[in-house]
Amino acid sequence: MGRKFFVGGNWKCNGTGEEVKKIVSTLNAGEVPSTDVVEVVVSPPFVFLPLVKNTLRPDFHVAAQNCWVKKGGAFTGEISAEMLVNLDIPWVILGHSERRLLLNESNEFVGDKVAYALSKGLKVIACVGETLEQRESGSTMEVVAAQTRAIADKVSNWANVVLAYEPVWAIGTGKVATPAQAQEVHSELRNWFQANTSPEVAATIRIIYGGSVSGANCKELAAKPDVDGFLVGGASLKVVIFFLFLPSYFPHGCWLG
Ligand SMILES: O=C(CO)COP(=O)(O)O
Repeated sequence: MGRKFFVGGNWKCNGTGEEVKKIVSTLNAGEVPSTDVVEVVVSPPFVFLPLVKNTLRPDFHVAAQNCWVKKGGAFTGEISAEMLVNLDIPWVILGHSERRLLLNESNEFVGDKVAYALSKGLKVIACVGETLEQRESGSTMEVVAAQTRAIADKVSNWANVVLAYEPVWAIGTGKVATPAQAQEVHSELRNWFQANTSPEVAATIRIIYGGSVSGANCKELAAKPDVDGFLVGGASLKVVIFFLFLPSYFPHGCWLG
């Protein structure tokens, strides 16, 4: 079985209640292909999770943007995996570079979070990616492998994980990775899974790309054999553009049967 194309919209820390309602109603009105060929997940800020969950079309799913590393308790400001499960939220994004870099989340901490969220039944979009400095010094693969290794140290079942390769230098900058650059890292990550987990994990894990994806560049990126979808930031708030990512599955051929 092939890897189902995955399109995630990460709304980050954006939106008012009114704006969110508008986005949801536009998403609900759009025509999309069957869930057999594409999986669509949108990730609003925590406070809008119930609203989105209760009003979004049933063929799209919802992700939280983070959750606490273990069971809830005296952790002011945090949201636990249990709470997300209680709200029936199926997905969570963990290890986004904005949290790694701005909030000092270490590789180990992210690994612990992924393991805990999975143990509670959540599905995880786990993010990895190098900074510009790391790319320029030639350590891209070393960095993303260490980030992935820290998850692999705690996780053996990857069935509910989507790995998002998001080069930091491409996030919100308009500087998208070229399709060749994305394919190179995705294919090396797949080789990493082959060497460090199992051939089955390597063949089935979805590795999606994020970083300045737009309607103009998504088709070429999606045509690469190891690009299994996108995690879209800014453009996911412009719903008309978000829909452009869905037919970008064409190049894989599966769309057309
Ligand atoms: O961080 C991202 C998705 O998680 C990408 O953001 P942009 O699409 O705005 O560059």
